[in-house]
Amino acid sequence: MHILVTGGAGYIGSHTVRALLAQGHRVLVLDNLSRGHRQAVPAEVTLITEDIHHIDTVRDIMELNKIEAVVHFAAHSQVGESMDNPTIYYDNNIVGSYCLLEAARQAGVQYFVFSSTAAVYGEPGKIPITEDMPYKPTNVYGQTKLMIERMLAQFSRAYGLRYAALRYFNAAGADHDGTIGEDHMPETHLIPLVLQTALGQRSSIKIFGTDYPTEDGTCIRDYIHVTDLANAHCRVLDYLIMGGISQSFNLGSQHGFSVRQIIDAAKKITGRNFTVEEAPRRAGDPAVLVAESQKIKKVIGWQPQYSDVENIIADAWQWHSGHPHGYGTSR
Ligand SMILES: NC(=O)c1ccc[n+]([C@@H]2O[C@H](COP(=O)([O-])OP(=O)(O)OC[C@H]3O[C@@H](n4cnc5c(N)ncnc54)[C@H](O)[C@@H]3O)[C@@H](O)[C@H]2O)c1
Ligand SMILES: O=c1ccn([C@@H]2O[C@H](COP(=O)(O)OP(=O)(O)O[C@H]3O[C@H](CO)[C@H](O)[C@H](O)[C@H]3O)[C@@H](O)[C@H]2O)c(=O)[nH]1
Repeated sequence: MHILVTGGAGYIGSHTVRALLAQGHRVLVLDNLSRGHRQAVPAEVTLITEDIHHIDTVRDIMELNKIEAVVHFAAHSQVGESMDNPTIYYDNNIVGSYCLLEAARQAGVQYFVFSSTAAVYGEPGKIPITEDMPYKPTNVYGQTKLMIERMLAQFSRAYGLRYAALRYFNAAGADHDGTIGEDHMPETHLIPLVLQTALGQRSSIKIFGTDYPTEDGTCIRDYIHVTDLANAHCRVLDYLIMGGISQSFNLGSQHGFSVRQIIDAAKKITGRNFTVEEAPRRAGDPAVLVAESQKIKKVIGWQPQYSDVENIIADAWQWHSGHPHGYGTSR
């Protein structure tokens, strides 16, 4: 298939581009490089430096390249930033996704896979989280992703678009070959921050909150290897092409790890000791987020293969220790 990957120069997008190529698809990346890296896109893939807001240009690109499916990663995705500056989230995520969908509609694209998030559930009433639980996002980022899921449902109903919205839990790790990985600026995610501390690039890692109602008092999350996420996109595309119905799926490992457990595992895998500080809670952090991922297993047959937490940290460590400055400063 001819597939357009928006945000393909970013963290999860660049891993998915590789997985799609390995499946034999023809892939085109569209990324404005606002937060991505040219070096993350394989040399054999054309990178179009363009913004998803430009409906006419994006439609022409889709038509010219006979695009049949869009895999849509392009977004802003920092919870804290979304609360401090909601306008850029409404614009980049909601308006941008609307423009992309409209371009896809005009170009007659049939299939659409969307990066949604566990943040659509907010503070869940029970664990593990199933797809039918209430949507109560507690931050602007989660609200924008929920709005896009609703837009997709309407485009599907009215225009026949076939879509899947994939609600990732905590994406982590890096390609096992060590050549691509996570490079966000600023970095806010726990595992890269812990590993940067192990590398001596940060003086300490702060634990945000030690008084949560969990066994060790720190937040519990469900970490999913980025390669498992990438493979899920390939499987979901196959499902849609085979006539699968449009719907949303959780993508998690179904196992929860506390912040302290992640730090301890990182010390073990890196063989390095580093300073850990206890700090106040970070606003808006739910105590526990763990996915129930049985739906995608039943419907599509996907289940994580690489998401053992030590394996995730080992692959991430290989990337961070081999690329202490990420992709460098150039975009
Ligand atoms: N990282 C996670 O743990 C996580 C969890 C849940 C959901 N997600 C979602 O997955 C997707 C990818 O996340 P990521 O961590 O790889 O993010 P990322 O920031 O590494 O990648 C996003 C890419 O989109 C590009 N982009 C942003 N706005 C654009 C625009 N208007 N036009 C064109 N390109 C644009 C950026 O340059 C970047 O390359 C996002 O939609 C995010 O919300 C991520
Ligand atoms: O320096 C840090 C950084 C994080 N944490 C803690 O580590 C856990 C994981 O935090 P991350 O920032 O790595 O991830 P989040 O769970 O906050 O966010 C993830 O899940 C969200 C859904 O809830 C969104 O999808 C978001 O994009 C995705 O990264 C949280 O309890 C956080 O408080 C620390 O203790 N110290």
